[in-house]
Amino acid sequence: MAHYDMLVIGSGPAGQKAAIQAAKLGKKVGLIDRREVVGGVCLNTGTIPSKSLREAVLFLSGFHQRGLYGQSYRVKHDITMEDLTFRANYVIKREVEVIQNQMERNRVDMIFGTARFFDDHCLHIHQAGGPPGSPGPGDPLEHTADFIVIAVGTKPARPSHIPFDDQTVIDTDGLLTLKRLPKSLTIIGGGVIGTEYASILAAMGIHVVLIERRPRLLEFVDAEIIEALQYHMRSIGVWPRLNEEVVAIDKQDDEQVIVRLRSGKEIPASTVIYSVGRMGATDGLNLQSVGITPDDRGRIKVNKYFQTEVPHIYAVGDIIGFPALASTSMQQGRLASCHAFGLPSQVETTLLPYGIYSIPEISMVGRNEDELTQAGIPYAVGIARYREIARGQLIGDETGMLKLLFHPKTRDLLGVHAIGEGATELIHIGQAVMALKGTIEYFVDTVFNYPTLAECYRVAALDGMNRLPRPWAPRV
Ligand SMILES: Cc1cc2nc3c(=O)[nH]c(=O)nc-3n(C[C@H](O)[C@H](O)[C@H](O)COP(=O)(O)OP(=O)(O)OC[C@H]3O[C@@H](n4cnc5c(N)ncnc54)[C@H](O)[C@@H]3O)c2cc1C
Ligand SMILES: NC(=O)c1ccc[n+]([C@@H]2O[C@H](COP(=O)([O-])OP(=O)(O)OC[C@H]3O[C@@H](n4cnc5c(N)ncnc54)[C@H](O)[C@@H]3O)[C@@H](O)[C@H]2O)c1
Repeated sequence: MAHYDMLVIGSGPAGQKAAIQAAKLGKKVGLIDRREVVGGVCLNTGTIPSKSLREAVLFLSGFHQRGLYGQSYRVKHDITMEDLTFRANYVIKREVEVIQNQMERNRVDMIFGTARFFDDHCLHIHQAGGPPGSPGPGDPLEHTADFIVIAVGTKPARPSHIPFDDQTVIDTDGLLTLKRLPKSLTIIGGGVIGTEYASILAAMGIHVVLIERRPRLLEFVDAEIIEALQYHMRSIGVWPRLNEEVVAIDKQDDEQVIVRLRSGKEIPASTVIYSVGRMGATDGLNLQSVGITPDDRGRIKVNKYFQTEVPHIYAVGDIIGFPALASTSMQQGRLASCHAFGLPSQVETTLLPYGIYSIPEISMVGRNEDELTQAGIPYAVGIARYREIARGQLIGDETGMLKLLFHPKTRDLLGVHAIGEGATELIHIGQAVMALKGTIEYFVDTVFNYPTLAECYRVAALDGMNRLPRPWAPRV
């Protein structure tokens, strides 16, 4: 048994950053994870594997070069699952080394096992299957701490009426463990994960049907960007089925599953991915013993300092719900530790960038047209298309677009929305200008490297200014 200043449950992005921040303040920290490898969903089954898969598909399928060299251009024909997972495994291995090294350097104790509250300062850690020499089941480690951080993340929702068999009907974690690539695919749930995987697999030439019960994909994204995304996804072989409700999933044999929709459609595929959201991994934590009650999706409520109902117990990352991103989880972990140990800190929460790694990728910061209209804020629009930018031609992306929304009178930048290669990087320029309360005149007056995609900002700002109606048009 040991006593710590802080014990952190979960070594995903939220837990890692909470642990490191506390250690940097000279505190004794233990970081617990039930997997025998650090990194959480982010590194092992979610962000990094899905983004590695995307990079592998784009490279091996020669996707971005097809505009120049013809639609049949491929770097490799007959791409296999091993080709795709090779890259993911390589990146994961390197990232695990980086994280483990960071923990060692900062003297964070890594403790492998499943944590469970004994009381509000004490955790039992069950190490069944843990490292050699560890106690067996029923013989847990017992550690205490002044502060405890819950960063246990989420797992895919697996309702009992869905006939999962981890071969033909799988959840989103199951994709990377498939032995063979699906011949055809039905994805149920057009959220972020469903949309990303649909476009990535279609870019490989797999026929994909994407079923979403809402009238459009990703309702929080700017309508014009989503229209463009849906158009491009269709063109690479994704068939969106929107406004549809699944009534049954019938396994025919090991080769075919039929998804039946309320509208009468019957959709056959070799594989079905069920992708309708995630549940907080709070079961088994014995939270009721300390007076914390998760909601019906297993999520924990916190205040603005990430404190739960028990002030010395914090919760961070996906377990507290929206926005449930690796990027925001890291910040929350760091901020929780700062608060616990009295280090002043603050974060700009209204300007979160969002990056969705569909093909093409999309990204945004600030408000979209619908939100500005609902808020009664007047706005003007400026657009730059990649095909008018030399860098767009060089990289063979003629469909990309950057859209600026700005106040016609003050010229304040209100939102940036992008679709196309590099969109998730490009967005940070707009984010910085917004955070520093800049106007779009900054883009007009600034020299950008040539040829770069950043030039889109200048072109879009000029486009917006030129189209301003009087009395807002620039004076000559
Ligand atoms: C397919 C997919 C793609 C994604 N892509 C992106 C993206 O591109 N960009 C982005 O920003 N975000 C992305 N996300 C979201 C991102 O992965 C999560 O926001 C992030 O992983 C959350 O971090 P976390 O630290 O809260 O939890 P997690 O990463 O979920 O880690 C939680 C850890 O807690 C451990 N744990 C759970 N219970 C216990 C217990 N009782 N005892 C001990 N350990 C426990 C688990 O083993 C796990 O290691 C993606 C998610 C998925 C699923
Ligand atoms: N690039 C990124 O930042 C990224 C990538 C992947 C995942 N994530 C994170 O992971 C989280 C989980 O993503 P997700 O896609 O699993 O969940 P989600 O909640 O974003 O999407 C679920 C989707 O399924 C739909 N749906 C629900 N029930 C349905 C049904 N019966 N039939 C058809 N459609 C149905 C919903 O309308 C919704 O659009 C997200 O909140 C996101 O923050 C982020």
